[in-house]
Amino acid sequence: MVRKFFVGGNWKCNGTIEEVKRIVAFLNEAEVPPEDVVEVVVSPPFVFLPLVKSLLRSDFQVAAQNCWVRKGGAFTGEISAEMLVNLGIPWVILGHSERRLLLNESNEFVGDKVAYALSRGLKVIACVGETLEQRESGSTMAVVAAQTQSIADKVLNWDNIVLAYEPVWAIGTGKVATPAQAQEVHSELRKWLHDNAGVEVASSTRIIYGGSVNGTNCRELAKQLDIDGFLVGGASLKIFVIYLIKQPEPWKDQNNKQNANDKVILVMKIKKTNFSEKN
Ligand SMILES: O=C(CO)COP(=O)(O)O
Repeated sequence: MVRKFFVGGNWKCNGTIEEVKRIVAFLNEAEVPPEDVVEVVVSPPFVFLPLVKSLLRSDFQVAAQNCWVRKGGAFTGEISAEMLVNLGIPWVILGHSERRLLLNESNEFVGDKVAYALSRGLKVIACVGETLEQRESGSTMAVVAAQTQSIADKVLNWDNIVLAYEPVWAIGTGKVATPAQAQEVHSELRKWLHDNAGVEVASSTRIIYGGSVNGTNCRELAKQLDIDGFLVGGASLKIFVIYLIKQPEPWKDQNNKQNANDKVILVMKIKKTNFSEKN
C-alpha cells in the first residue's frame, strides 16, 4: 500500500496579515512534485483561514488548528466544524498536545472531536504524543495507544485521518526524536492500528512525525519505513522552500511517469529570512 507523503505546516498562534501574505506568496512559488505524490497542508490561525485559502496555490490545502466538539451554538469563542466546511476548509488539526496540556483536552474529548469533524466531512490530522516524564518512565507506547484508542472508540473509518506522532518533549525544543526513536513509535502505532483497527487501516493510514523538524533533520526522518510525512511547527514559520530530493527522481520511472512505489524524501531548506522579520 502506497501512502502519499504528507507535509503539514502548523503556524500555531503566530502571524500578521502581512506576514501571512508573504509566506503564502513564497509557498506559491515553491517547486514541489505534483499533488498526487505529496500532499501539502498549511494551518494558519482561524482568523487567517479565508485569506490563506484565497491566496494559496490550488495544489496546497488549508487546515484549521481546532474545532468545536459538536454542532455550533451557544459556545462563545468556539469555531464549529460546520463553519469550516462552509468556508471550504478541508482539514483540521485535533488533539494537539498544546491543547491537551494547556487547555486540558482529554483523550475522550479529542476522540469526540475527531468523530464529529469526520462526520461533517472534514479530514483530520489527529495528534498523539508523550511527555518527557512519560517517556522516561517507559510509558510512551501506553500513552499514545490510549490516545489512539479514544479515537478508535469513536471512529470506524480511518480514510480521512492522518495520525501525527508528536512527542511533547520534542515540540519547540529543538530536541528532535532520532530517526530510530521516531520509527520505533511509528511502527508500534502501525502495529496497534493493525491489532485494533484492522489490516487495511494499518497499511493505509499515514503516520506523520512532528517535533523540531527542520531542513537538516527531515531527510533522515523521512527515510524511516513508517514515517509518512511531517507536521512542522517552528520551521514552517520561516520562509522556506520545499524540495523533494530526487534519488534519482524517485517519483518518476524511466518514461518520466510517476512511480509511487518509491519513497519520497522531503527536504525543507530554511532560508535565512525569518517569517516574523519585516521586509
Ligand atoms: O507542534 C508541532 C507541530 O504541530 C511541532 O512544533 P515544532 O516543529 O516547532 O517543534
